[in-house]
Amino acid sequence: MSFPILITGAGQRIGLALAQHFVAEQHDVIITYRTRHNAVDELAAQGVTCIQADFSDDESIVHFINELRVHTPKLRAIIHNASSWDSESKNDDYAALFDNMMRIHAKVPYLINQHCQDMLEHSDGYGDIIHLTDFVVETGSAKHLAYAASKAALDNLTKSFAAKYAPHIKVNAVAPSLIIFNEGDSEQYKHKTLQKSLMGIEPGCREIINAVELLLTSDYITGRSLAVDGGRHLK
Ligand SMILES: NC(=O)C1=CN([C@@H]2O[C@H](COP(=O)(O)OP(=O)(O)OC[C@H]3O[C@@H](n4cnc5c(N)ncnc54)[C@H](OP(=O)(O)O)[C@@H]3O)[C@@H](O)[C@H]2O)C=CC1
Ligand SMILES: Nc1nc2c(c(=O)[nH]1)N=C([C@H](O)[C@@H](O)CO)CN2
Repeated sequence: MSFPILITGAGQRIGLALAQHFVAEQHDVIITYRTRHNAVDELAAQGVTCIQADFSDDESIVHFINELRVHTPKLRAIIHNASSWDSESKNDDYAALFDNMMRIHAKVPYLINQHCQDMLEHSDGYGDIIHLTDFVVETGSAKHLAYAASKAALDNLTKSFAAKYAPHIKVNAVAPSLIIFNEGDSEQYKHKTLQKSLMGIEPGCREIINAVELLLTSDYITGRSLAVDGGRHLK
């Protein structure tokens, strides 16, 4: 018997692609979504358990954890994907920005991981926790300072939880650079961004799916971050 895979923030883009992949692989899937995009209705129609969760305060995180347990006693994996790519140029309430970045990227994974260890421990093989971080964990970001700091916190939690939860639960990170552009990105921005990596492409969600599958199928990788960044570190 295989237990469900939980993916946070899977109403769109990478999280949605991950959910669709595991559904296609005949896996049980539980997602959180904030906005009920049409894609969430489609996932629900395919049997995915879709839990609405806006992680905007501590209470909502605890409420989600309690609701999760109503749906399943055990989990195969937790993929912490939910994220807000906010920046100081878009939000000059720096205190709120910092708190929001730290909450969605570090506090939500921390609390869910802390409260769900027993769900990931079972006789059906390893449990896995996968954190979606970012290339900027290595470099910082002059344009997304609070975002980068919060992703660095998540990267550090990867190491801590790997040590705390071994050997029954593996904990790893996937650190992407450009995977998919956003609607509305200008041609100028796209050109500039594509120049930042050696490969110079917008690779698409399949790269993250492949990285996640590698980590799920490994019996040995833990406490590590898998860079999926087109060689950006060498530009
Ligand atoms: N796309 C890329 O090229 C890159 C992505 N990454 C990382 O990969 C992961 C997936 O990226 P991507 O698909 O672009 O992510 P998105 O920016 O599309 O965000 C994913 C989801 O997170 C949800 N979310 C945001 N804030 C909250 C909140 N407070 N509570 C609950 N849910 C929330 C959004 O909900 P809603 O639909 O309501 O907005 C959204 O559906 C992220 O962790 C991202 O940082 C890293 C580097 C590059
Ligand atoms: N939550 C999000 N995080 C990030 C996104 C995004 O769209 N949503 N996009 C990026 C960029 O692609 C960046 O890696 C390249 O400019 C980073 N994080």
